Amino acid sequence: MLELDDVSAAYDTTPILRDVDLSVEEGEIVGVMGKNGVGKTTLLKTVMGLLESSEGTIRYDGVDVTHASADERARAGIGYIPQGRDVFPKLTVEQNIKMGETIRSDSDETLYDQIYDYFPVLEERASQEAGTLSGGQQQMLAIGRALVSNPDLLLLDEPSEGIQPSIVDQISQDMQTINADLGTTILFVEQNLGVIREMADRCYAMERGTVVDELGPSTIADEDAIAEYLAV
Ligand SMILES: Nc1ncnc2c1ncn2[C@@H]1O[C@H](COP(=O)(O)OP(=O)(O)OP(=O)(O)O)[C@@H](O)[C@H]1O
Repeated sequence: MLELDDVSAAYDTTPILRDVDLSVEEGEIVGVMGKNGVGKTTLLKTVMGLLESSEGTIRYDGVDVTHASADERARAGIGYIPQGRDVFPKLTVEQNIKMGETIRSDSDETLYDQIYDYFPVLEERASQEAGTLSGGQQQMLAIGRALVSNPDLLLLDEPSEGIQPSIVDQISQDMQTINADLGTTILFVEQNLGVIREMADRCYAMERGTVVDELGPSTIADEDAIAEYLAV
């Protein structure tokens, strides 16, 4: 479904990603782990088209999207949940979700029911300003806003950041349920060992802007093996 072949990217003249090779099959939940500053967010921005790659090829659903805009990628079915959630604090919960609706024409009202089934707190607080929600609730809102555009591939940037552990567990389980129910493929980046072990079918490790290892289910289960890529 998604294939990166030798992808590099830079902020102005500062190279960040170097020769990244990575693939995600339809229906998978794939994690990318790595310490602070290795380039995880930059990777997701490059897949989303918010940062143009300087070299390499990005294919989505068999189509070369390397030079497609972020809008085009969103309309093709890629959803993005940025680090820090980026909800609109002065808009209500419902208005925030509606913002996601405009992206794709096959978004429909039944998706609201599904989102409210997954995250009942969003229905309870539908008319409340998003800025008044807790961090965990804002993360749920950001997920809901992305889901309402009916994405086929969801890019999720550090869902656990700044959220209390019990809610982190719940969100990890919710993402697995969404993956199973809706068939949404998920590529997420994380530093939280527990989230990686809970959510990922398979995982890539990044160091200094590039992918250095790929870990299957048995290695993900080995805490020491993945801690190596996360220890500060
Ligand atoms: N807009 C920017 N302009 C210039 N450099 C940037 C910009 N954003 C990030 N960087 C740099 O790019 C490198 C990779 O940052 P990135 O945010 O992708 O890492 P990360 O692995 O997601 O880290 P974190 O876990 O802290 O979010 C860092 O050295 C960072 O300082």
